[in-house]
Amino acid sequence: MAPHADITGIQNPMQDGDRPSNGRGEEQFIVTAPNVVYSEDAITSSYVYRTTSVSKTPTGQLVAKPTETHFDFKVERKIPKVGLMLVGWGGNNGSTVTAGILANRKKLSWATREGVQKANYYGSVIMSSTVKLGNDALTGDEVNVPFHKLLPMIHPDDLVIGGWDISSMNLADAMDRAQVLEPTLKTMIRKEMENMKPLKSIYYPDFIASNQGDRADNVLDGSAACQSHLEKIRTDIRDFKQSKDLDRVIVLWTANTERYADIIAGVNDTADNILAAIQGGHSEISPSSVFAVACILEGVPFINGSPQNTFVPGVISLAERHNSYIGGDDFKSGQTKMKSALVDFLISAGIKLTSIASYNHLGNNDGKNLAEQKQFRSKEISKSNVVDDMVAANHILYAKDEHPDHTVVIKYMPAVGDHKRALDEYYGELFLGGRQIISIFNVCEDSLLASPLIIDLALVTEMMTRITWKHSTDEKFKNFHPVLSILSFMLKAPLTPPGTPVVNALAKQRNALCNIFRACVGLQPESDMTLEHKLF
Ligand SMILES: NC(=O)c1ccc[n+]([C@@H]2O[C@H](COP(=O)([O-])OP(=O)(O)OC[C@H]3O[C@@H](n4cnc5c(N)ncnc54)[C@H](O)[C@@H]3O)[C@@H](O)[C@H]2O)c1
Ligand SMILES: O=P([O-])([O-])O[C@@H]1[C@@H](O)[C@H](O)[C@@H](O)[C@H](O)[C@@H]1O
Repeated sequence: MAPHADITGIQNPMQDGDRPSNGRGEEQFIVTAPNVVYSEDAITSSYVYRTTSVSKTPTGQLVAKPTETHFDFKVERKIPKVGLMLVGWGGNNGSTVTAGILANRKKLSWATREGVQKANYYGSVIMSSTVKLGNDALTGDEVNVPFHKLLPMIHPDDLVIGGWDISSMNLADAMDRAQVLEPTLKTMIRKEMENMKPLKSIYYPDFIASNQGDRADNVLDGSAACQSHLEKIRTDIRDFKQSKDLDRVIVLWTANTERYADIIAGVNDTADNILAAIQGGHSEISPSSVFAVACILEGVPFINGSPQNTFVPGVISLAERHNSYIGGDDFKSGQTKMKSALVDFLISAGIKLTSIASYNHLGNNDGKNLAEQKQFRSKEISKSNVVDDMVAANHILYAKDEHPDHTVVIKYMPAVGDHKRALDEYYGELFLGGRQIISIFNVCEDSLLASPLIIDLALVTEMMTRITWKHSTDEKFKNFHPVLSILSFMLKAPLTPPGTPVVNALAKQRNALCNIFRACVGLQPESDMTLEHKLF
C-alpha cells in the first residue's frame, strides 16, 4: 500500500482501513439521470438554474418572470494530497485545529472528568452535519447523507499541516499556552506536536496590538512591507509543497487581528500599485496583505479568518488578474453565528427587532490583542454588519435606512481564558405594542468553535479548486469568481465579488453551499415543499 502522509507529511505506513490519500474519493451515492455523466476523472452535469426576474410596471406593480439559465458543471473526482499552511499556526486556533486533526487521524480516545472522549469533528458543517438527498423510493422517508459525501471532498485527516508564526514556540508548547485541550489528550500527541515548529513570519508592529511584542521572537528582518518578505513567503509555500509531495496548498490566516489598512490611491488601490508598494516597502501594506499577494502569485488559495481588510482593492484586483481564489473575512464561530440565525428567525417571523446588545469577554491572546482600540475596531465592524441584509429585506418592519440599535463590546478578562463569555440581549416589538426580551448567556469555547471552521474553510476551498462551470452553449469550462463568497456560512463578514450583495442570514448561506454542491451533480435545490406528502 502507498505510504500515508501524516500530519507533518512524515511518511507513515498506511493503517488498516485508512483511505488512500491519493485515490479517488468514494462517492456515497450516484445520480442516475441523462444530465449527469460519471467518467474516471470527473462528474459532469447539465443543470437548469431557475430564478425569478422581477420588473415594475409604470403604475408600480411588480411583474415576476420565471427565468432559466443552462449551466454545465465539472467536478474532478481524484482526491489530491493537500497541505494547509496556517498563518498564526502557534495560536490558540492553530494549535487546537492541528491537535484535533492529529487526534482524529490517529482515532484517539482520552480520559476526561466525564469519562472517555473520542476524537470527533463536531462543529464542522462539512464533517458533522447532513443534508437531505431526497426521499426513499419505497417508503417516501427522507434520506439524509453526510454533507462531506455530497461531492468527492478531501478528508481532514489527510491534511498536511504547516505554517508560520511570529512566536517560535513549537506546537506542543503552544498547545499548553493555549490552555484549550485536556492534558490527557495533549500527552498523547505531544511528541508529534513538538516536532512542529512555525516558520518565521512577517511582523509589522503597527498592525497588531503593542501587547503582542513579547511573543514576536520568530520574525523576518524588516518592519515594513518589502519584496524580500513577499519572495520569502512564496518560497516557503513552494518548499512546503515540494517537501511534502503535495498536489495543492491552501493558506489560511488565523493570526492576530490587524488594524484596518488605509486605502490609499496609488498604493493599494490597484493590482499594479500594491505590487509596486510592496516592492517599495510602503508602510501601509499589512502582513496579511503581503501573505495574500504571495498566495495569489503562487496560485494558492488564501483565506482570511480575521476581520481586518486584508483584501484591499489592489489585492482583489490581483486575485482577479491571476484567477486565484481568496476568501474571508473573520471566522463566524459563536456569538455572531447565533446572532445571524436568531435575527433571521425573529425578523422573518415578523417580529420587529429594535435593539441588539452584544457583550463578550475572553481571556485568550486574541482578547489581549483586541484590547487595543484599532484591533477591536476591525472586530467591531465584522460583528456589527451581520444583520444588515436581514433588516433591509423587510420593509414592512423597517423603513428605508431604519435598523435596530446594535452595540458590540469586547473586554479582555484573562481569568476566563479561551472560554469566551457572550452575553446578548435582543429586544423587539410584538403584536399590539407587546415587547420581547431575549437574554442569552453563551459560553463560546473560542478555539473549539473556530477550529472546525478552519477545517470547513479548507475543505470547501479545496473542493472549489476542482469544480469548473460553463454556459451550456460555451466551449470552455472555467473557475468560479476568484472571490469565494460560497464560504460565507463560516465567516462573519463574507467577502463577495465586487458589486454583488452580501448575504449574512445563516440558513441562506448554508442552503447556497448545499445547493451549489447539489447542482454540481445535476440535482435541483431541496425546496422542502414535500408536495408528495401534501397532495393526495
Ligand atoms: N472563535 C475564535 O477563536 C475566532 C473567531 C473569529 C475570528 N478569530 C480570529 O482568529 C485569529 C486567531 O485567533 P486565536 O484565538 O487563535 O488567536 P491567538 O492570538 O491565540 O493566535 C494568533 C497567532 O498569530 C500569531 N501572529 C500574529 N501576527 C502574526 C503574523 N504576522 N504572522 C504569523 N503569525 C502571527 C501570534 O503569535 C499567535 O500565535 C484572531 O484574529 C481572531 O480574531 C477567532
Ligand atoms: O464569532 P464570534 O463568537 O461572534 O466572535 C468572537 C468574538 O466574540 C470574540 O470576542 C473574539 O475573540 C473572537 O475572535 C470571535 O471573533
